[in-house]
Amino acid sequence: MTTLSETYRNHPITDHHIIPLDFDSLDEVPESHSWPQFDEHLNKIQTHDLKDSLIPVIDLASPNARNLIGQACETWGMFQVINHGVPSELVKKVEYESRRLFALPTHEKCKVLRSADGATGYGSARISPFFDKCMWHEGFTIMGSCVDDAKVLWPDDYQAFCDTMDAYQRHMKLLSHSLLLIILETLDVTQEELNWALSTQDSQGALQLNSYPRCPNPSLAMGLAPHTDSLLLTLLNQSGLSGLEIFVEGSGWCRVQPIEDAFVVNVGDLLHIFSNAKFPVLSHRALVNQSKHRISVAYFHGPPIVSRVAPSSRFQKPCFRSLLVKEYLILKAKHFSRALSLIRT
Ligand SMILES: O=C(O)CCC(=O)C(=O)O
Ligand SMILES: [Fe+2]
Repeated sequence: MTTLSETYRNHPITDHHIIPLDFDSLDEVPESHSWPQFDEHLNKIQTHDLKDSLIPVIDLASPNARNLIGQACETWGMFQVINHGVPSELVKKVEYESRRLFALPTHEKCKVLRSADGATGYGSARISPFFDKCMWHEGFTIMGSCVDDAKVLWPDDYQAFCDTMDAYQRHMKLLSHSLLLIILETLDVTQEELNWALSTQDSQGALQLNSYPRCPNPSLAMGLAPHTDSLLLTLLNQSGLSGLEIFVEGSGWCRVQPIEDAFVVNVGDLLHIFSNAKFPVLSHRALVNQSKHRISVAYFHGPPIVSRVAPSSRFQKPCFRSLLVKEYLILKAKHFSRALSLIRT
């Protein structure tokens, strides 16, 4: 087992958790997608006096970027980055191609349905089995080449989709590397540890296209339920429409407003472990919209799956035990939000 796909292959989820609804055909939110309004726990939808979050916006070209990134990781585990060098035409093309995919009729999209033990293709969120209610969401996951699926969807017109997604993954990988390097330098880690986190060979990346169709009653629906991302770092493009919210202790759910040409960068579980919890990992969710179909594009970046993850050796009192990256992903696939507490020392 050496890849993310293989890890998921060994942890199948049931078929009924994979097939999204034909959302456009609905004029009300069905019971299956109607979330409790006053749940005591994190799943509550109602956001009275929703605040905008104060997570910092960092200009990567500014001389102070490094300090600001280090501070943002410690304070929030999240920041937005501008002037990152990814061409905005490419980002727009990714949104255009994603919309082209999700606009296909359901029976077409289901031709590339992710299998129960698969990692890539069309389907509901992987976290679906952990919730009683279904999400107002459909997704498409890409790891490397997406040519097989794209040929099924558009036998005579798949090239633009593939070229766009390939180019975007290359840019995301480079940007993730530069950001990780900056972040790890602020932690003062050893060269060996830097090599681990930055190894381009066998590093894992996954591109997740998220679609949140228009919803007749957004106050009942959940786009993507609260979760933390599992790998080291996530780079998210909100395509200009708000929906992303973070859970801030003492404040509750706060919206992360989209900023033109910015990526939201957040610490994932593996970086939280490596930083010995110095960098928090934020629970986040996505809500939906009554009049607009929202697209978001997440790139998840991780180290080689067969490598070990543990708190950096610079921490004298590690608060997590060491384990293989793939072992952690298996724990997460089985226990979801309890995975981190299961490896606490
Ligand atoms: O759509 C969003 O804003 C959030 C997406 C997300 O959290 C994810 O794909 O892991
Ligand atoms: Fe996420």
